[in-house]
Formats: sequence, C-alpha cells, structure tokens
Amino acid sequence: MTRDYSKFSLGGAPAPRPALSPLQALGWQPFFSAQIDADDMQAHPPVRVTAVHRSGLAVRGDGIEAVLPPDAEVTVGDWLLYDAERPGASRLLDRKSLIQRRAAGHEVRQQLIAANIETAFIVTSCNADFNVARLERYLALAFEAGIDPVILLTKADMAEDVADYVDQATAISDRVPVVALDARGDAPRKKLAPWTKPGRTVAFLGSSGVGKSTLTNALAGGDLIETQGIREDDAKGRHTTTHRELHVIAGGPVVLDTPGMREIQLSDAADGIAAVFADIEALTTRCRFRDCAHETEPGCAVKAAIEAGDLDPDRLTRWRKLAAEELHNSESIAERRAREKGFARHVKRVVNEKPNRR
Ligand SMILES: Nc1nc2c(ncn2[C@@H]2O[C@H](COP(=O)(O)OP(=O)(O)OP(=O)(O)O)[C@@H](O)[C@H]2O)c(=O)[nH]1
Ligand SMILES: [Zn+2]
Repeated sequence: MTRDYSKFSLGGAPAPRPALSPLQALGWQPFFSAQIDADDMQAHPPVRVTAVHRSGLAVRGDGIEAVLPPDAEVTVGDWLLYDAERPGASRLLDRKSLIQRRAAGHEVRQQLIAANIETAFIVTSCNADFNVARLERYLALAFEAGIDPVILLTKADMAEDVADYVDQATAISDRVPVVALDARGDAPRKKLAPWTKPGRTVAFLGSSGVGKSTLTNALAGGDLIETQGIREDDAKGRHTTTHRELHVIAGGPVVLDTPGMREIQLSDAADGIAAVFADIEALTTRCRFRDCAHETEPGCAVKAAIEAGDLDPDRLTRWRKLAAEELHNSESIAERRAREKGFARHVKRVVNEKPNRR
C-alpha cells in the first residue's frame, strides 16, 4: 500500500512527483543501467523496441526513433544499446522477464512474444467469460515468464454476485492479488495504482471483449486504443491499421500490447504450472511412491487431501489437464514418438519398481 503524505506538506498542495527522464518514462530502470557504464551509454544510447514488423524493429529512445534490421532474438519491450553506424550490431540487454512460445514445426524453436513486462494483468469479466482453468493457464504463463500476475475481474458493474467471482479467483493462488472493477471511468487508475506507477511496464492478457483496451484507455484517461464497439462499425476491419505495440501513458505505466500475447498455448511452462498449483505440488512430494499417479496407489497424499476435504477434486483434474497439455505442446514430434515407443517399457518398469520410501 502506498501512503499519502500529501496532506502533511506545507501549504496544503501535494508535493509534485519528481519528473521521469524520457528513458525512465519508456521503462528504463536500474536493472538495465546496471548492465552498462556511462561511456557505453554515451556511445550507444539505450532504445526500447516498440513494435516488431517483418521489415524491422521499431525502436524509441531519448530523442531517437529508428527502425533496426529484423532480428529473431529480439522482441517487443526489449532494450538495445543503439549503434547508429551499424544498427544491426545494437547490443541486447538482459531481460527482467520474457514471454515466449514454441514455434510450430518439427524443430524445437522458441518464438519470442514480449520482454520486460513487470506486471501481467490477467483479465476476465464477471460473466460467462469467467473460467478458472483459463485463469490458471494465464497465471502459469506469467509465472513461467518471470512476471508477477494480478487477476482483474471486469464488468463488476454488470454482475450481481461479484463476491462469488472474487472468491473463486482468490482461491487459485495465495500469490496473486484479485481486483474487481468497472474497466471504464476512473476505477482502473485508482485500483491499479500499486502496479501502474510511471515507468513500470504492464500488460493486459485475456480473451477478446473482456475489456483490455478499455482498461488501457482508462489508465490513459482518454481514447488511446479503439475499443471493440468502435471497431465493429469500422468497415475496414479490425486489424488493418498497423498499431504501436508499446504505449507510453503520460504520468502512467508503459502498456505492452502485442497480438501474439492475447491468446496463447502453454508449452515449456512446467515451472509456471508448479507455481500456480503449489499446493498440489507440495502434496505430491509426500506420496509414498515418487512416481505416484494419484489414482489408486496406497499412501497417496493427494488422494488423502481430497478425502479430508482439503483439496478440491476439480482443481486436481484441472492440474492434470494443464500438465498434460503442457507436456504435449512442449515435445517435438520426434520426442513424442520416442516417448510413445518407450511407454510400454516404462509401464513394465514401474510395475516392478519398489517403493521409494519406507
Ligand atoms: N459495463 C462495462 N462494460 C465494459 C467493461 N469493460 C469493458 N466493457 C465493454 O466491453 C466491450 C469490449 O471491451 P474492449 O476493451 O474492446 O475489450 P478487449 O479485451 O480489448 O477486446 P479485444 O480487443 O477483442 O481483445 C466494450 O464495449 C467496452 O465498453 C466494464 O467493466 N463494464
Ligand atoms: Zn499420490
């Protein structure tokens, strides 16, 4: 919680916030400046990637707007040290977080989606869009990427049983704050203040129509992005304009909005899933058998927790499904073939194996 000391200042007027430098307003922080020295910064000023086009990387810095050659190792939100003479040689700085996904195809290749997001707002609305399994999937994605998630429940003004949605969302993880609000008006500015200070980088993730653009506009205090209602009347269609993917809100955060991030499959996210389902993961370490499938095995701590009423069986089912999906998406075709071949042998071995404890 931030405290308001303004009423203590002399003359009654709130003390003005120290202005951010142009770089800080773009999201520049000590984490990045610690990676370079002053000479470096003089010779090669930092720039942030604001959009990735097939033709190149759009970047912005203090008094710099440029397009660098395309580079598959760089994505929206990245910081580079701009080399004006050889733009392609601009150096990539270490990231605070990275969302990536496995690219389709035979080879195992990662496709970078967005870098250096600090808070991911997982957005759903208090209506039929609300789905615990989908929230869990987005949370796993955020944790895997090294981003702190916050659950936002929009359209609270239209629901009667908001507390019920809040309870369900709160039960998912004790590491994730939950905020219910009307995405329009000034509620987002007030309620999201702890995560949206100037110079922070945030993103809104969620299905179409839940209010992501509305939230961004509300933070900006104006129409920064066209919302769905407006787009529907647009004969040109919704995705014809090339938009900027990184929005710098005056006096507010940097909002990263890249199409690839809006709907996403989970792959290579085992750690993220473990973070969301920390309760179940902890139970599994107490099962008698290390490879317990939590079905009929004796000494299964997961089954015991369900019987004692400490674990919701639906949550266990969702964990299994998500873990299975993650495994499926994370394997290459060759890996999957090898696993299926090896499966019969594996079953035999498990049947003959001795308990790993007691
Ligand atoms: N009453 C009410 N309407 C909302 C709220 N949030 C969003 N809306 C409306 O829902 C519609 C969709 O909102 P958008 O902000 O365009 O949704 P989006 O998530 O950006 O959708 P995509 O761009 O398709 O991903 C708009 O007509 C908004 O005005 C809310 O909290 N309350
Ligand atoms: Zn078990």
